[in-house]
Amino acid sequence: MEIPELTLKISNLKKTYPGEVQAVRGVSLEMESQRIYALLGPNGAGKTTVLKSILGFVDYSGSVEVFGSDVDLVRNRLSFVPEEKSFYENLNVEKALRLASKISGSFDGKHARELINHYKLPPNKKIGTFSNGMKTALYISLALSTDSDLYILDEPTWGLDPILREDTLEFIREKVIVGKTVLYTSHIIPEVERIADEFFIMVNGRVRFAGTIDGIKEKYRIIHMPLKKRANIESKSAFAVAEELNRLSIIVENNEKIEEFYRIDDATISVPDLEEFFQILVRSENGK
Ligand SMILES: Nc1ncnc2c1ncn2[C@@H]1O[C@H](COP(=O)(O)OP(=O)(O)OP(=O)(O)O)[C@@H](O)[C@H]1O
Repeated sequence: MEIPELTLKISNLKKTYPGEVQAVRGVSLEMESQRIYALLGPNGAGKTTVLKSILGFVDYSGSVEVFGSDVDLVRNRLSFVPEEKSFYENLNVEKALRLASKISGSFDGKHARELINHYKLPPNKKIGTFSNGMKTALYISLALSTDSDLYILDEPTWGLDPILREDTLEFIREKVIVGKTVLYTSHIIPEVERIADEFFIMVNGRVRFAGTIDGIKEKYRIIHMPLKKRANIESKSAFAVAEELNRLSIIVENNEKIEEFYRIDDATISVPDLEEFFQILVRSENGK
């Protein structure tokens, strides 16, 4: 079996936009080859800014190494789907295909046509008139038809219907089977849960969790209790605490300290799934 390569190493990445908007506040993460990584987070968490930093599209502080180098030296090993899918507005599919083959030597026009047919994109209609889902389909067709080692996909299923979304996940999966690495963002947790090997959950410009679903299930427990019991947890260590309607939801580490929570009346303890873990983590940060 091939030894995984370190695809990406980000250390203490920070990005402040004009107007003192601190979009990314010290992100460090690593990615190995042959895996799908999902970058999750609520709106405005800083996900797109991290992807743009990796691609060298914005300036930042901290360091980003792609395949051990500056991104400019390995750009031919990367493909991406941007968040803003409006680059080809004035072209039709035929012209976009011609442009893509001029931009990248590793672009496979035949494969792109197969994907475009699969998505049933009209060849001669102006791309500016496409629906959101059609634009996504075009971008994903172009990105996945370029032979790269790292695919950076910002919401690659945005606007797609459930059937095409499923097909797209399959196309992405195929990349990893042949040894590539994928970093992608999505707001659809069940989708992410099925396809991604590892997750980064970003909230307010920071990565609050990095790991696998099995890691979440092993390392954490979720405790629900009535709101009025809040005083019972003030002195106890919790990873995240969120008020949800009339109850308190808490994420705690699954270690000997959890016994303190067993002693609270009306508290229930369960193994988290990704959706619940994500919800509590994000609500907890929003409540700070
Ligand atoms: N060009 C810009 N100028 C100023 N602020 C910006 C710019 N781009 C992003 N921001 C701000 O930076 C923060 C992070 O934005 P970013 O787009 O990275 O978040 P995101 O997690 O991708 O959000 P979403 O899920 O909504 O796409 C937000 O507060 C956003 O308003």
